[in-house]
Amino acid sequence: MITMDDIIREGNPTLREVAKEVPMPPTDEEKKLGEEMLEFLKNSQDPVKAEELHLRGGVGLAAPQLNISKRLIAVHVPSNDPEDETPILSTVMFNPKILSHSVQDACLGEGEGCLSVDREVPGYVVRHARVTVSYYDEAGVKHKRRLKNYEAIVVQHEIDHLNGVMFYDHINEENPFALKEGVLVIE
Ligand SMILES: O=CN(O)CCNC(=O)c1cccc(Cl)c1Cl
Ligand code: NI
Repeated sequence: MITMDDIIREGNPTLREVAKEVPMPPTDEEKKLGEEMLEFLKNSQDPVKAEELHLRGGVGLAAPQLNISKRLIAVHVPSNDPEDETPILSTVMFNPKILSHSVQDACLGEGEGCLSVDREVPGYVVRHARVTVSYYDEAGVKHKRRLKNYEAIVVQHEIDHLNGVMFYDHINEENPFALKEGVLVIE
């Protein structure tokens, strides 16, 4: 089972590498890794398990954060409605790729955090408001999906990890809360 001890932190060069494509279909080992990444996210969002396992909460995870430089991410974005058990997006993506994106940009009003970054980095992380992504599932089946709002932001954060990009690379150094005209702020 994945715990915080398995997650590498800033300074580890793997976080700045461009990860390698996963040949399709994924091997049993790669499929197991994807499942363990998704399980980690669910555990991290479960108050009892997170406490027990000392997990920081996460809605996404990328294989490079486990020092595995492969293009594999997991996302588990719960519904905004606490009554609704069905997550907005819960999946493992092999070789995810942004095929197209909106002209409009967006950012989370509360900024972003990262399990590989043991510090707060305040500021707006400006990303695409909407993206169309392709990816392969653990059976090697190709999917194409349009994403918007929070889930679009999370998937971009994860794909960034596959390209050696950290969320704070997007923050305006001069004025971390500067916003251009038309940028959607997601609360
Ligand atoms: O790469 C994944 N992590 O570092 C897991 C921890 N961060 C988050 O869950 C997180 C938090 C806020 C905004 C975004 Cl977009 C994300 Cl992704
Ligand atoms: Ni991260």
